[in-house]
Amino acid sequence: MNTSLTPNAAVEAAVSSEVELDYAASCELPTPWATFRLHAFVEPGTGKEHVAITLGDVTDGEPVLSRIHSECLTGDGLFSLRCDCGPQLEAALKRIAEEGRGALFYLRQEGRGIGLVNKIRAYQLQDAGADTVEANEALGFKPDQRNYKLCQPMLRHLKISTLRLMTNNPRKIKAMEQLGVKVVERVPLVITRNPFNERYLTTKAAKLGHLF
Ligand SMILES: Nc1nc2c(ncn2[C@@H]2O[C@H](COP(=O)(O)OP(=O)(O)OP(=O)(O)O)[C@@H](O)[C@H]2O)c(=O)[nH]1
Ligand SMILES: [Zn+2]
Repeated sequence: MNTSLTPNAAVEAAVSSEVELDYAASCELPTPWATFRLHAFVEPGTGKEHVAITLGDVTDGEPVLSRIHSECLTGDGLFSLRCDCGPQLEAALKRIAEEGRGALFYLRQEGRGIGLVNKIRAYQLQDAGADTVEANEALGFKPDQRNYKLCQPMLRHLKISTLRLMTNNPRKIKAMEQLGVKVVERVPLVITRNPFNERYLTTKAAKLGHLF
């Protein structure tokens, strides 16, 4: 996690053209729903670590039920109700387990690419009235700084070329298509609203184009 990320450095990271990732190791990942396979990758330049989680044979050329998930420590690990990340992560893994086959890419792009500390700064601004987009912009960041090119070396390593993608974000589908990865189906991943995520979800639909 890069806590010293400055706005300019983050913009440069987001537009960099080639992303290199070295495959490091794989192991079993037992969960309440299935025993998955966990694959570790490292960005050689920065040492940043990313993982993919697979189940079943994903190398047979058939479309793979997939989730491209962006790191959210608060939602994925700390039970935050401010966003839909934790329930989406769980729902995606459960769905892959039900089908017996699929892949989840867990990208370490915390806070839509601005890092954990900056996301907490953005939340502080949101506590004072800003929405999720306004808060990023007030800190000098774009509303979304993620770079999905990270998926390319992972997909190549896992021999996956066609996806059924679990997402509400049409920009993820576009990004995959730009990488030459076919998305044959969008599988919605809609999570229950609560008083804490209501405004967040509404802003995502209005300003970031998410489909709910
Ligand atoms: N900067 C910032 N990042 C946030 C905020 N809330 C959640 N995130 C991050 O947003 C990322 C998840 O993105 P979302 O916009 O919720 O969803 P998505 O990945 O675009 O779309 P889906 O595939 O439908 O989940 C994670 O990296 C979270 O840490 C926020 O208010 N500000
Ligand atoms: Zn989240």
